[in-house]
Amino acid sequence: MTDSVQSVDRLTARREAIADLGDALRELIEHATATEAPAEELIRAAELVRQAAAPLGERIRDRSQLAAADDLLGGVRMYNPVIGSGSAIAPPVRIEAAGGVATGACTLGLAYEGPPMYAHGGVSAMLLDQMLGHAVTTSGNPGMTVRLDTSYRRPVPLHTPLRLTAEVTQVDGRRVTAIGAIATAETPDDALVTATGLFVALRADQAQRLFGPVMRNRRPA
Ligand SMILES: CCCCCCCCCCCCCC(=O)SCCNC(=O)CCNC(=O)[C@H](O)C(C)(C)COP(=O)(O)OP(=O)(O)OC[C@H]1O[C@@H](n2cnc3c(N)ncnc32)[C@H](O)[C@@H]1OP(=O)(O)O
Repeated sequence: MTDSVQSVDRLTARREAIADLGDALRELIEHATATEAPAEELIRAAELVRQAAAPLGERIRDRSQLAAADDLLGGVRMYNPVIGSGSAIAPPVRIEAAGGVATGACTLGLAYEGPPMYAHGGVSAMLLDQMLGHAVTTSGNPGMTVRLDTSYRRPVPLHTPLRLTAEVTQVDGRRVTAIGAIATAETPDDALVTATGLFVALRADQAQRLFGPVMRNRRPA
C-alpha cells in the first residue's frame, strides 16, 4: 500500500471516529436536557463526563489552526455548529447544494428549545445562515454574511423532521443575495421561517486580514 493511500485511510478512519464521538455527544446533550434523573445520578454523570473529556484536552489546537480532519476548500468542516458531524451542538443538518440552490434536512431536539415545544429563534437564524451560505458558495460567489433578515411566521416544532431550502436570487458585483426557508418535511410548501441574506465576497486584502493565520498554518494534504 502506498503512503498516500495509507494517509487517506487514516483520514477516513479519523473522520469516522470524530462523527462517532459527535453522535455520542449529541446523545449526551439530548439526554442531559431531557432527563428528570435525581441529583445523585446527575453528579455521577458529571464525574464520568469530566473523566471522558480530560484526555481529549491533552492535544488541542488554537483558533488559528484548522482541524486536521477538515478540508476547507473541499467544504469539509467537521465541527461546524450546523453541519459538522463532530459538533456536539450541530443537529447536524444534512445539506445538498449545487448551482446556487441548497436543500437540507434535520430534526431538532430539546436542546434547541426556545418557547416550550418549539425551536429557539436564534437557532432557526443559524440554520438559515448556513443554508444561504451553501447556496451562495455553490453559485460560484463565496462570501461572508453581512446581513440576515429573518421572518418568524410560525414556530418551528421540535422532534419533527424539517426541510430547509435556499437559493441565490441576485448577484451584484461582490454582493450576493439569497433567500431561504424552514418548513416541516410533511408540509414543505408551508414556510415557518424565511430569511433573506446579503453576502459579500472578500477582497484579497480582507481575506488576508481575516484568515491569514489560518491559511499560513494549513497542513499539507
Ligand atoms: C464545496 C464547498 C461547499 C461549502 C459550503 C460552505 C458554506 C459555508 C456556509 C457558512 C455560512 C455561514 C456564514 C457566516 O456565518 S459568515 C460570519 C458572519 N459574518 C461576518 O462575520 C462578516 C463580518 N463583516 C465583515 O467582516 C465585513 O463586513 C466584510 C469584510 C465582509 C466586508 O467589508 P466591508 O463591510 O468593509 O464592506 P466593503 O467595503 O468590502 O464593501 C462591500 C459591499 O458590501 C456592502 N455592505 C457591507 N456590509 C453591509 C451591510 N451590513 N448591509 C448592506 N451592505 C453592506 C458595502 O456597502 C459594499 O457595497 P458597495 O458599496 O460595493 O455597493
